[in-house]
Amino acid sequence: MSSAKSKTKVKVKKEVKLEEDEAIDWAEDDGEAEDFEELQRREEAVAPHDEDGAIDMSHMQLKPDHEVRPIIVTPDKRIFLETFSPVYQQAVEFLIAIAEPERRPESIHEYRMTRDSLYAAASLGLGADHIIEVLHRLSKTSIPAVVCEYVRHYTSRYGKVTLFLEKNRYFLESSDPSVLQTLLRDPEIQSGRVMQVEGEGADADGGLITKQVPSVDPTKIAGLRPAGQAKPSSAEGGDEELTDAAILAATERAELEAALPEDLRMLLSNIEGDVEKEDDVDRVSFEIKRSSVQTIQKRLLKDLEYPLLLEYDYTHDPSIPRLDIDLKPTCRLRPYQEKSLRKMFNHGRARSGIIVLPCGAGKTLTGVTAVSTIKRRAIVLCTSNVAVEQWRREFVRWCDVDHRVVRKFTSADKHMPPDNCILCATYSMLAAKQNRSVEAKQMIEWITGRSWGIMILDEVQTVPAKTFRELLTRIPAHCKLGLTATLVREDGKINDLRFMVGPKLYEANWIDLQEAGYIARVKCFEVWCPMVQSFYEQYWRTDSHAQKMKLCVCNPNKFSACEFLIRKHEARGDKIIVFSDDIFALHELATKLNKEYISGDTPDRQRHEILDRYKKRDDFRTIFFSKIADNAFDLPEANVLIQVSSQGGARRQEAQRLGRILRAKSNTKTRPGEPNAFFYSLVSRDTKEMAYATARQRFLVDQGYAFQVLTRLVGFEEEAKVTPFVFDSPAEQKQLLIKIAESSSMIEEARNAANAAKKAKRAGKSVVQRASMDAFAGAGDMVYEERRVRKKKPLRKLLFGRRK
Ligand SMILES: Nc1ncnc2c1ncn2[C@@H]1O[C@H](COP(=O)(O)OP(=O)(O)OP(=O)(O)O)[C@@H](O)[C@H]1O
Repeated sequence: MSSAKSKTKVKVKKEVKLEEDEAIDWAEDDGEAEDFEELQRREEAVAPHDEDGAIDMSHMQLKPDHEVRPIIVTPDKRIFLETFSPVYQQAVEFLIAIAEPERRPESIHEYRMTRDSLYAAASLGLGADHIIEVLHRLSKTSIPAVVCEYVRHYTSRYGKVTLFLEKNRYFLESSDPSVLQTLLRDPEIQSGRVMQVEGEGADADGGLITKQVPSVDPTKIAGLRPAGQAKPSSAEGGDEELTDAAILAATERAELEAALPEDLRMLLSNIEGDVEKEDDVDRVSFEIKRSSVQTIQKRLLKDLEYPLLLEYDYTHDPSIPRLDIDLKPTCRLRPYQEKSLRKMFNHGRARSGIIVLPCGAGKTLTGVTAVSTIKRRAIVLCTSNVAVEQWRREFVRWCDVDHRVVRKFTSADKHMPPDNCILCATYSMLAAKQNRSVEAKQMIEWITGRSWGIMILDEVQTVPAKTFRELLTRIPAHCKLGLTATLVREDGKINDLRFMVGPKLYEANWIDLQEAGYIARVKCFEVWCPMVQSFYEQYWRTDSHAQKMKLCVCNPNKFSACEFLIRKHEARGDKIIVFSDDIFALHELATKLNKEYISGDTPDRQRHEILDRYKKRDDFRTIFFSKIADNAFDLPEANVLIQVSSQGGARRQEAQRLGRILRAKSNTKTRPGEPNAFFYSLVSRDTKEMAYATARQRFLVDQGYAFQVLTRLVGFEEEAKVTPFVFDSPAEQKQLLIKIAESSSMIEEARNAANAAKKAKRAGKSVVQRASMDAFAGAGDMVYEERRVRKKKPLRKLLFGRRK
């Protein structure tokens, strides 16, 4: 990127080419609004430049001082950022506000501006002029006109109209009266409007209500310090001390920054420019009927291209009593937690939207702070009972709040909470419709019958699921905050969250937090384990996908690699987690290695007791988990993760598992810059697992993690000679193969039984069937139990049922 003429060739999936003689203006945008439709059309019409579908940008002129400017903006709205630039930090803050991060490898990050990302930017108060100006200053070249027009087009739409609840009445509001007048010309919106009676603030012209929105000191957000104020020193619970490496990097950056051109330095001190500029403006509004809210929201988003911003005027809401809750004075938010909350709170109002923080970065405290800022009745929805308990604990840990107010709604705790409360529950506890107890029904009626100040949606990527999505309308909440580390779904429904919850308000960068010491520095390995011959023969013989996968998972060479890694890391004094989705493999391996394991069937008390010992005792170094611990398990001590089996190519699972060892490591003896946590994914070589592993790693690779492939483990053979590994023994291997074959026939049996049960159910009969599993995998304590099998019940449950 440093030659006089840029030779950058950028691959694009969508084939786009810009001819030199195209009318698209490579010169600076002059602010004149060109016909956007025309630009779009021209852009779509252009052909690919070469057979690889790359855009030739060699005709783009570099600015003379391009070396100090960190980005390049391409005509297909992608932005490439140099991570080694002295202004990287400021640039990245700006780019995540206007574009979607796509790939973040070590040296160059790639972002893409989309309609949604620009809607989100505008919702944060970033105007087109400001965005174009900052892009221009940061860019090594001029900004393509098509990009400028794209920015103008979409930012002009979002944030113009706000939907807010005041005294439990819904209003559409704008600072621009002409926008509301335009909307009122639409018959659907007109019919959803509530006409004002005289004396309610309606002005003579058009019946719009005018009021001045007072500016609010943003530092009034609980726990937030005024921007620029020095960080407080470490206190109980706070952990603001940066690592030596981070301090060094910051010093180097400061020196480099001093050498920047004046315009860039001035701009960077105010990169979020007009975020707060809308203070003290007159706003006009009109009321809409509660029954029309959803229709209007949809109409505005899909047809009129005015997506609504949902805001909650929590400071002036007399409809919900104030909750007595404050962050403890000892609680210190981390900078990225503060930043994300600053995007959420503005002018004394709370915006609905999504905050994306890496696993282990402290989403819970971010949500807790949001609740303690709004100080109104709050509901937290999580994916598991473990998470429910964690949220309750964290509220009590970080806040001065009456403990009796923080309540759970779980199958074991259905006690009616006080009217003004913080309630933590699982999505499924609220969504399930069938076979509900009387108490559960009463509780759900109670929940849906009142307004909630804020609804926290933990692991928000689960919300678009068919069974959960209606919860968002059934539970009336003024403000919705979605939290996640992995804003991805394999079914493509992730975009539904934009209108179901709101725009993405903030997304932190995994590697940046790692560099600053807020999350662990993880080294990732993919260990290739050759298949044992007898297993490989069976692998090719069978047609059953399930059996093939079981053979890969239980490959004795993989089990031996796992045993070797456990030995090696236990000797180093590490704390190890082994994950296996396959319960059979989990049980087999843990039992043979004499280790404890926790799966979905481990009773709560036993689970807590095992976890407690693992956390506290030095001689308890390795624990095995099924997928139950994929998320929400807070195991700060764990620093090694070995993955034996996983769920196909699921990107999210891989990231969430990595999250188990991402908790910042306080007591490691490693030097700055060295890894202090290790992630091993064991893969059976030349099997389907290899493709799955690559697919699984995509999300983490896009976040900047690199997986090093290990085809052999150093010291493995020597170690085997001294103390042979359990599954190296041919007798053990044979035994294992027999068990797998038996388990496959059990799967067939279970499938047949499930089909029989389905038929019986259709015929209106109830089926109860039990089959002993003693013969299977030595699991004498497990039973195969099946009652009125439902359509998609996983085979794992069919096979193993509950422990007695
Ligand atoms: N500002 C802070 N100061 C001190 N500790 C913090 C802070 N924020 C978070 N933590 C701690 O970091 C750990 C991880 O936090 P948390 O469990 O909320 O992460 P998470 O983002 O929800 O992770 P996951 O997605 O993996 O569940 C917890 O032990 C939490 O108490």
